[in-house]
Amino acid sequence: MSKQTLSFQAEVSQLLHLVTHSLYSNPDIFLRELVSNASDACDKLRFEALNDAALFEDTPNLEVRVAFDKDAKTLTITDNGIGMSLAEAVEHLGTIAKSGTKDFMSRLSGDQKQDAQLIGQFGVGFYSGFIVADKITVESRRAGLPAAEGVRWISGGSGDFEVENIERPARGTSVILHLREDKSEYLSHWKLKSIIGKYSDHISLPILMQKEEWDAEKSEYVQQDAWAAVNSANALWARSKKDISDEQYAEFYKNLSYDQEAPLAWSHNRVEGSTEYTQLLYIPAKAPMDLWNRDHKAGIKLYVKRVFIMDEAEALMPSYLRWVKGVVDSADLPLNVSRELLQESRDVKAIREGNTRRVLAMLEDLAKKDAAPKAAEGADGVTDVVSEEDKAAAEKDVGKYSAFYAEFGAVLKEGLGEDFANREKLAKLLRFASTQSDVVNVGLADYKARMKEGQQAIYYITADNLAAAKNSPQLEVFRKKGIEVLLMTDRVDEWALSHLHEFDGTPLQSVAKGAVDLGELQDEEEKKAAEAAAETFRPVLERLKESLKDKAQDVRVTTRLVDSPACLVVEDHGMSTQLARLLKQAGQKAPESKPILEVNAEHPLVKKLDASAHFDDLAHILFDQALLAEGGLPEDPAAYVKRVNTLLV
Ligand SMILES: Nc1ncnc2c1ncn2[C@@H]1O[C@H](COP(=O)(O)OP(=O)(O)OP(=O)(O)O)[C@@H](O)[C@H]1O
Repeated sequence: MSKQTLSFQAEVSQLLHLVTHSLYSNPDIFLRELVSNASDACDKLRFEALNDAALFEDTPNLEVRVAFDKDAKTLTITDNGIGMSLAEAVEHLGTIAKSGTKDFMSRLSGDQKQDAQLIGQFGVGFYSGFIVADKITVESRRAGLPAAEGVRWISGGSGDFEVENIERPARGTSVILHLREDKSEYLSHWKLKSIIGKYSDHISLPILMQKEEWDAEKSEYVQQDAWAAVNSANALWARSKKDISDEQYAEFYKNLSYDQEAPLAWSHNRVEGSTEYTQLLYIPAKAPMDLWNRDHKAGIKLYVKRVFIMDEAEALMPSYLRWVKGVVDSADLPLNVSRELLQESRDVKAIREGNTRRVLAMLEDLAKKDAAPKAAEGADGVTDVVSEEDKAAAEKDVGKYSAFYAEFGAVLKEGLGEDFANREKLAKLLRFASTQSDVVNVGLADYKARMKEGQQAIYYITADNLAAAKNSPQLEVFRKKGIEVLLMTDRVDEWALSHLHEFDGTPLQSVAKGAVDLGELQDEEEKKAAEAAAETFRPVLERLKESLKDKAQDVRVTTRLVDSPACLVVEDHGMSTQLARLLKQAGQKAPESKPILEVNAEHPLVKKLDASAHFDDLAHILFDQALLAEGGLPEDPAAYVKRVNTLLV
């Protein structure tokens, strides 16, 4: 086919514009991206060759070569991997196939630092070459195609690119960067070698560069014909823990995740037993932007005996841990394992359980170290001597769990409904705000330890936000009696809690459901007074029920209120009004159930009811105000306003 000029997809042009306007504060990463693409291409070839060994042609040894030419000012990254056909070059280098690109673009704020981080997370991949090059030539031939079906792709990184067929005997791809004037620093063996050492050391293929030797006559280093590997070509996870530094672990994570921030924690283990595998799992510090996207892919790469099998192996991690990044290398799975097969394999099930256990153990450990350690003081007033090292080790992890929870807490809660076997462990990892803490740091165990004598339930309330939860009238009696109530403001809380009925033998009880029964916390006198009030109040209750029969399922006297005249509650197993509201907002059907109106017989407004000439108006106002107080809206706001105004004038 003769030469063709084609336009980039609009998103690519936009991305290129960002890249060339040097959003990257660290230009070196272009090499990491291109070497990683080269290595991916070799992995793909190895994978396809499992079914068709002929694809290896006569060069089964996969490798990446990095070469530079000082005179031509070019830097070339060559691999003998899968290569691209002309159509593939047009598609892969002219469009961005990844879903969510548009969404991603719309999130760029114009703030360089913030955008650089987002872009880093997204991964500009191939296009990062334009950070250092003003023109890129790609020459490639797909494995299995004849030499005459090679392709050359050329672009200056703006608007369009050219493609044509070329004769190319060698399988694989060469990416030739024509370096910008001010980027000639990359024409240096030492520089390139050090970047590869930093970012690409773990790549499991040899990355080769031409050797250099000192030429005394010319008094400069001269390139030799011989090539030598400049990386250790050793899969990091396959090395022994003691040979890997924290920096190397962190660097590997960045390669894996495109996250520029260091991970919060990691765990690296060789698991032996009936299923043998190596796991290297990372907990990121920041949630990815597509965490809530249902299609968010799992972050686990699967290898079988160091041969890359697949990205995003979702069968290896339950969905509520989809944000964990890492590598699993199995010794037992067949190399040609497919996604379908993965779902059914017993080994995979064992690996998934092992991964889950490991992640939960990491979280438990972080949770334990979250608060700053206090020096233990014995009964005799003697304080333990803590070594500086121990102190530093303990302090290193302070606050990490809170940081983790702020990012991933809500998604972790999905596990309550998803992972029955680990429900107890998950329950221990939950954190909430409470009437004693505005900060989300109260665990169920902390709560239990602080329970009042005679208290028989863990009390909680769900609301749209912290202010609404804190000011809810339902809390009044609990406040008065000094009973802590957990304040839950995540959208998933209501659903998650429906899967957790008790913690460590103590039931969880919503303060907005059912009648309050504080059990032993209420003294006999209070109970008697309440019963008496209910008795004398009965005729008024009947009138209220009649007035509100379209709105309330029942009207009853309550002891849960102190300062407010009324509140709404639902039956013990009913859906809370808050959840019903959320469902309606989301356009879903919520069961039409009427709430129960509870009134405070001690409140002046309620006392006034019986003798009032405006009984009916007051009844409706009581109901609507109770709805307002919990963040809802009266069904007919105009009627509410009119009623209030009638009373005001
Ligand atoms: N050296 C190469 N050999 C074969 N195909 C390549 C090579 N480099 C890039 N490609 C193709 O071009 C596509 C786009 O590459 P790019 O680096 O932009 O994104 P990616 O690798 O898919 O994603 P990311 O870099 O974010 O992982 C790749 O998916 C691959 O199909």
